Amino acid sequence: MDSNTAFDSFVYPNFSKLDLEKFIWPKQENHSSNEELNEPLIDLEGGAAATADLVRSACLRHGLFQVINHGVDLNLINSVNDHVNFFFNLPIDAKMRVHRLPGSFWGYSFAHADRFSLNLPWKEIFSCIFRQDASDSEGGLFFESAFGHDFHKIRLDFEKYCDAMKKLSLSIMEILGMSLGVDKVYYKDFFEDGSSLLRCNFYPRCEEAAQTLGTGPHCDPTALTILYQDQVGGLQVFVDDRWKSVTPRPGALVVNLGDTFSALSNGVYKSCPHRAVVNKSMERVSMVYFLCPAEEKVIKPPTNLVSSERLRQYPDFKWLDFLNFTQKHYRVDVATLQNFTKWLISHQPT
Ligand SMILES: C=C1C[C@]23C[C@H]1CC[C@H]2[C@]1(C)CCC[C@@](C)(C(=O)O)[C@H]1[C@@H]3C(=O)O
Ligand SMILES: O=C(O)CCC(=O)C(=O)O
Ligand SMILES: [Fe+2]
Repeated sequence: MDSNTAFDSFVYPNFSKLDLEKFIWPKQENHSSNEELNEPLIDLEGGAAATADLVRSACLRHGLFQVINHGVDLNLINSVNDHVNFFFNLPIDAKMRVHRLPGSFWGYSFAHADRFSLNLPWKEIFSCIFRQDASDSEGGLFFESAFGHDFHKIRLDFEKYCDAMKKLSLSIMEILGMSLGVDKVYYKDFFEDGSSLLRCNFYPRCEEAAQTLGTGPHCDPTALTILYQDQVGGLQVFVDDRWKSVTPRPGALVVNLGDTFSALSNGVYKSCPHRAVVNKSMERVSMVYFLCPAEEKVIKPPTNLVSSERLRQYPDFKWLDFLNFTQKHYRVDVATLQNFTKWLISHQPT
């Protein structure tokens, strides 16, 4: 990768020419996939039975669908998107004031350079966690340092956005329950006391877009993801042995299942394998809401999804243990849950 051209719009502080090699990923097939995923666009006001059928077929195939009439105020989405653009366009030293500290889920980081050494993702990240038990001072200080005197209004918008996402994810949990023939409130109740993580990604344009990735291939370890993407496009799903693009649709939100929900369905539903490619001429923003269980919740499927024909696919585990695995022992990829299962079994007391 030629640093002069690749980095004309994106300069990481203290990155040497050698470091740039780390952005080159192993040769990826079909970076600029022109094949569309053709996932369902589900009208959430369209009636329970039709909605559940569409959700079921998408989740059996690849675990991703888009929703419209989702109840999240489009003005709120646009305001949060404006705040996110404002933040990413600040000078690097201003962003570094809220640099994410090791072990924390709050803050700004670029390329995960502090966590990974190889195959760095071509992105900047702004993470804000809104746990049920979040200490107010942590969030307040964070937003004050990031946004200065306007932080109250901005923080309020972020909180409203997360509340709206939580509400939407719980109603999707009802649909998922119905679609699996489980009691309508089973999963909704399970996640009522859950925690949430909001992560905003900024993908600068890249001269060498075909050699790098914005986000590498992975399944989200979390349960349910609701992603807002701007109109640039870049999200892709691996299905039928190839990468297919998720076309941005104005006003729609992208929903995908993660490993934790797949485990809760006893593997009936797919955790969605996806990645994000970057663009030679345009920068891109995505805002990603991850729904997670409460830390101590035990992940196990309801009894009616287990039978002699379909034995348990994964052992019981706690969300906190899975989360720690992804932060301390394993870089999230498409096989995180399988490798966590092996790790869990090998670390069980005999
Ligand atoms: C539990 C988590 C690990 C990641 C942050 C949360 C939710 C999703 C994960 C992640 C975003 C999936 C893509 C790869 C990753 C490394 C990233 O690009 O940030 C993942 C997060 C992480 O390990 O920090
Ligand atoms: O930005 C995107 O489209 C995908 C991001 C993603 O997959 C993630 O943050 O987990
Ligand atoms: Fe993801």
